[in-house]
Amino acid sequence: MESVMREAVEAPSVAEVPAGPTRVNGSPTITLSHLPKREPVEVKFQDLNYTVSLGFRKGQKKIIHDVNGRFCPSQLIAIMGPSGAGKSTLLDILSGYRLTGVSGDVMVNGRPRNLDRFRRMSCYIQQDDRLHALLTVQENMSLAARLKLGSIPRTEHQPIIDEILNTLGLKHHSETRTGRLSGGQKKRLSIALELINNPLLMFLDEPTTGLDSSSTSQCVNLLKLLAMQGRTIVCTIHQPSASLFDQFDHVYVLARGRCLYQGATKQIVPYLATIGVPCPLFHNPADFVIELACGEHGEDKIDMLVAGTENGKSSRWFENHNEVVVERRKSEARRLSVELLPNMLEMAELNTALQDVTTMRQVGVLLNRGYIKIKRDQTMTHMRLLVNVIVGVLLGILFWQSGDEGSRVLDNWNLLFAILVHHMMTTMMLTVLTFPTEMQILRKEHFNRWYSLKSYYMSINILELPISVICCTAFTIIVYLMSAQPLEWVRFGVFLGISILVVLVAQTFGLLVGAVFSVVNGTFLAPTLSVPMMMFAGFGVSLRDMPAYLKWGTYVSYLRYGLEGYVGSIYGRNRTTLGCTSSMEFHYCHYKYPTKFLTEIANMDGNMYNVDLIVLAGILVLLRLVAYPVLRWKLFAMR
Ligand SMILES: Nc1ncnc2c1ncn2[C@@H]1O[C@H](COP(=O)(O)OP(=O)(O)OP(=O)(O)O)[C@@H](O)[C@H]1O
Repeated sequence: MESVMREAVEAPSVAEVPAGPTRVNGSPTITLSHLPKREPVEVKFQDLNYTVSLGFRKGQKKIIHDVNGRFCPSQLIAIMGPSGAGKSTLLDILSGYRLTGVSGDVMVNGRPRNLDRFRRMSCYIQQDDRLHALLTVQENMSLAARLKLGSIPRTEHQPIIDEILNTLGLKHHSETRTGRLSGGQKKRLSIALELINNPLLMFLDEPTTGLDSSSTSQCVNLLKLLAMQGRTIVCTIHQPSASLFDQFDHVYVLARGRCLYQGATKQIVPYLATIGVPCPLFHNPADFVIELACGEHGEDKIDMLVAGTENGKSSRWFENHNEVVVERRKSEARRLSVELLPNMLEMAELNTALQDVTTMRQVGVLLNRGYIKIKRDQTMTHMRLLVNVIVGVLLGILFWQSGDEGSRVLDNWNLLFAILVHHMMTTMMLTVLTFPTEMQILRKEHFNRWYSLKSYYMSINILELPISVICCTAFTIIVYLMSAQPLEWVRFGVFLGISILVVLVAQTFGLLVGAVFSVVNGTFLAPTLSVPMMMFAGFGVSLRDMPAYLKWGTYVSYLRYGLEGYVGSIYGRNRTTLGCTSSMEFHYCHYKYPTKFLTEIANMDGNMYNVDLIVLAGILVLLRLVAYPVLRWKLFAMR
């Protein structure tokens, strides 16, 4: 193992990697020879602070306290510390994911970090695997390649994908759906997806959490291999075993937002001895340093360690040998990258776009991906269609032939409201429940520059349309025919148009709620906010009887326009007298004249449906325009 590790330390950089196979700790791997060659990156940070606001008049809390550090290329770096020490926060700050409340300097290859350029050369893999469960590994990879490898023809993507999948041991699972992969395989797929555009710098938040010891060691071996190829790999890790700890080149130990140690893994034991807290014989140094960081050996020890490493400023415990090797690799890589390809850092400066492909291509790929998902999605597609058909049939049976019956006008009025509520609730709730999950994936992919928000937003707007229209049309045809509404194309067209617009407005409303709130809050808020909308629709309390000070509500509620449009399409357009066949012989059939119903019950003008269509379309456009900045704000608010 020693010899393998030495090989690892002296492995060639990204620019030098030969195309032949390499072995790391016995696991057969191949180098990622197809990937573009890039210059290694060193990250240095000075006096880094992070403060959060605890809320109105509750003051602030400092989480990261003036820490310093340096992460060199070709190294696998572990950020360690007890729970709550600030590991994930530090990773968020260094990766550029967290910006608000941060002060201090982050330098990249000796220059102040330019966030856009930095994002072009790095990636951040968060703890939870945010993957598209319905796509296979191969589909995930090829769609990611189409988004990320703008300069490489599509025909050349497969060798790159194969190479990465082979390296990560996922080739045999390429046809498996991501949702069915094991935890370790999902983690490796997350890494594989980001490797497609060969990031120079990889940040991983707890890549081994939830994995068994064998998967953990596979995962760390893989990261080691990627580091050997010249990348800078920084990951947080809880409490590694002694053998796993040895795999890391460099360790950064945090306790309560301060640095207790930073330097070579092998130097931690001598360091602890120098400070006066020697690691007991046969004790795992990783365990011991965590015990110290937790304060188990006394609070004073934490201060001693922070002072010993000058809160991360001291580079005394860096491995000199490593630095020589790294420097040699860096200069060699620089020389090769200038010869073979334009220097990636210079390219990053020239290229101002964050994404690698054009907006149109991004939209195309996202539509392709969305189409596959829609085809396979049991809830969003199959169940939705089924629910529409079943509810349509149920309502049809319940309100059988009520549409052309003068004695059942009030029943039909109830039916129109029931249809409206059905359209609103099914689409809105589905979006409220599913969009927060989608939002997690969006956040990851958008941060890692797969596509712009504009492309994403355009694609979801297009994708949602056919399925909404199909479900809505199926439902409308069933209910319309079973309840015997007037068989006139214009009336049916208006009825369907109103239904589709209500569905799309409700879906956009759900999108807004789903983007801003969690599933729990959204599930509570969306129906609760819909109640006033229903109140103001003019059902139950007629528009005429609405108090003057609440009249405004009737103009805001999209359901009012929906209901008015329905009533207009069914009873407006000078509809002739309705039949009263089922009323008993001597009963007076009051509402056989549609105008009576329009004036007495609905209090609506039966010829307003054109205005209703226009207003609903206007509300839809307005909400869609509002949803984009809201989504954008939400995407950046966390940072
Ligand atoms: N917005 C916030 N408001 C208040 N405290 C916060 C906020 N964000 C983070 N913290 C606190 O900052 C500290 C560091 O959190 P962080 O998630 O970075 O810890 P960690 O070392 O990654 O822990 P773990 O290993 O358990 O994931 C914690 O005590 C956490 O409660």
